[in-house]
Amino acid sequence: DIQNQPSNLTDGMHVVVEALLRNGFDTIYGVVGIPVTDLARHAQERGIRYIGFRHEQSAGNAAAITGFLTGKPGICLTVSAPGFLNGLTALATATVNGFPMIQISGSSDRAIIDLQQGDYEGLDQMNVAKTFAKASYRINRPEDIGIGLARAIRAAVSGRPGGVYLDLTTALLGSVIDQAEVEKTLFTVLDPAPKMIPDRQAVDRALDLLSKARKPLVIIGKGAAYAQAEKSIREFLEQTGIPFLPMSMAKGVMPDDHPLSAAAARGLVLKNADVVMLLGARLNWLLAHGKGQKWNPDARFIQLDIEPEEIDSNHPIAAPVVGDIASSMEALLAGLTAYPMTQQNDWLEEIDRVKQVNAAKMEAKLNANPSPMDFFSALKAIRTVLEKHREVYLVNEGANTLDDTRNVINMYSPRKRLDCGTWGVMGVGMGYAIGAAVTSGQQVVCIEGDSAFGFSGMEIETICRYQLPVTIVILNNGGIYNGSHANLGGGTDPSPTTLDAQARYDRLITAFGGTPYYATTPEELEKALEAGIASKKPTLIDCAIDPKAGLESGHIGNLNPKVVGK
Ligand SMILES: Cc1ncc(Cn2c(C)c(CCOP(=O)(O)OP(=O)(O)O)sc2=O)c(N)n1
Ligand SMILES: Nc1ncnc2c1ncn2[C@@H]1O[C@H](COP(=O)(O)OP(=O)(O)O)[C@@H](O)[C@H]1O
Ligand SMILES: [Mg+2]
Repeated sequence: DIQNQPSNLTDGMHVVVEALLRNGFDTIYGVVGIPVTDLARHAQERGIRYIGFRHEQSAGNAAAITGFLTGKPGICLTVSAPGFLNGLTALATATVNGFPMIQISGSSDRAIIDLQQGDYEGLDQMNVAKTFAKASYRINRPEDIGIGLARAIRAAVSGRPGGVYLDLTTALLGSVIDQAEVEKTLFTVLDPAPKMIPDRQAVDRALDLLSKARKPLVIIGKGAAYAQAEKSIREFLEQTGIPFLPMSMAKGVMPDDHPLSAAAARGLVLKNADVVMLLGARLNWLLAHGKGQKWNPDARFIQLDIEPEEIDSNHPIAAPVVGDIASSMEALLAGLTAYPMTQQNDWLEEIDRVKQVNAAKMEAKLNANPSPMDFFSALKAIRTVLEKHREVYLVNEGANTLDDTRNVINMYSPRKRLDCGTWGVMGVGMGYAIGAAVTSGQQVVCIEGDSAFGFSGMEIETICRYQLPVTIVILNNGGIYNGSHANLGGGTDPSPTTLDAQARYDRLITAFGGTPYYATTPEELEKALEAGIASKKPTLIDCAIDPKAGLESGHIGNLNPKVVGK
């Protein structure tokens, strides 16, 4: 029960810590200050690990990725107004990605805020957060803390997971309450993410449609990765022999070298599949909304999703299966015998042929070995190392760095590839690396574009302060997309056009006691990456990439505005 109180009284801060402990929270990521510093101290006193960041956005990203990895919401703690706002980008990104997290921020005096009388760091945070979070609550009375946290936990993890904002006013944190009284209000939330069993008829309809397909395809999304349903997904695919396409953060739910992987024949399977089963994947921009020349216009869709409103969002769904992926996969497996598949073997042979051709093209790129290095010669060296360390977490962001790494580096187990997600957000890298390292204690390797790294780069001080097992590889081509703006037609931009004019990010980490490497050849890169992983210590490798390497916006330059009629 609540300790260290002189009398039978306690205060709001201690009650919040007790409520967190009752619900099994063992870590808080944050940046403290007025009015939450003592809240963090009390948490530490009671054995909760507090990880202090340099910017709230990275603390929020660490909380979000903790939610994705564990299924329990990560906790981010910030001060009011500016600290709250800095965390909001991570809260919004978590909500779009479907990662459960709770941002707890101190807030100012309601009386002054509501009359807009100008409080210290005054902002109506609960209402501001509503636009960006899955749910937003404020707790005003100490006796409501138990229920308030319960509501935040349930909102974060039930249904489609997301980011929740929990507003704790300064008055609440300083409020005094009788210990015995408040004990009665604290409890452990029961089954906050209950199974959502799909309707039997929906399952039969899906199996019937899939069994009649000549060229079926299963697309595995990060919702399936989050659901931790990899065992039943593998069983289903191997029993039916249906090819699959993993979305970026679902790589590893099935090993990328599995014979049923159609990733290297993505264009062929999207264009020709006649029945497509979406497993926790939205038909959003990442899949061209299920329309247009990328798709077979006659394709019919099966969709497994926990969010009923996702069905028909972009394309009519012929067989919706609303429920949690784990329960839905179990139901599909149980019903399979009644629906033998009629898929033709020539479909798999057709896919294999295209996979061979595309794999050969990729190997040619990887073996070109230009000097200075380009993305592919660097990624070949990285692949050589990571093939020997398949258990590491791989954090990845950038444009060319993101798109090329996704296609070159195979993943062999689920929830190990952590990247820019649905919004394509730059700046998630260091927060994700810290969240993954703190949550798992495992080695993390970050493959970062040099511009992407810059968004959260100051957190290498955090990584060094906590001596986390994180090795950062920066594919440094001297700027955004490709360093030399001469390629972009820019005349006067001072972007470096030669390697020795490029920034040397490796030198940054020496300021904080980390290990630096500068690699100008694949051999140097391979050795540095091996050493970084072996050290299990903070390491930063600046990998010098030709400033002329890369395409603007990587593989999605086509999303830029099209000027018509000019
Ligand atoms: C928060 C934020 N700001 C800006 C962008 C725009 N952007 C930016 C700024 C990128 C950086 C690309 O440069 P890089 O050095 O990280 O990668 P490559 O040079 O390897 O392409 S990728 C991209 O979409 C973004 N996606 N997210
Ligand atoms: N446990 C779960 N069971 C079923 N669906 C889930 C579960 N968790 C998340 N989802 C759904 O998974 C989908 C994930 O889609 P998305 O983030 O677009 O994945 P990707 O970008 O990998 O295609 C969301 O529509 C979400 O509602
Ligand atoms: Mg770059």
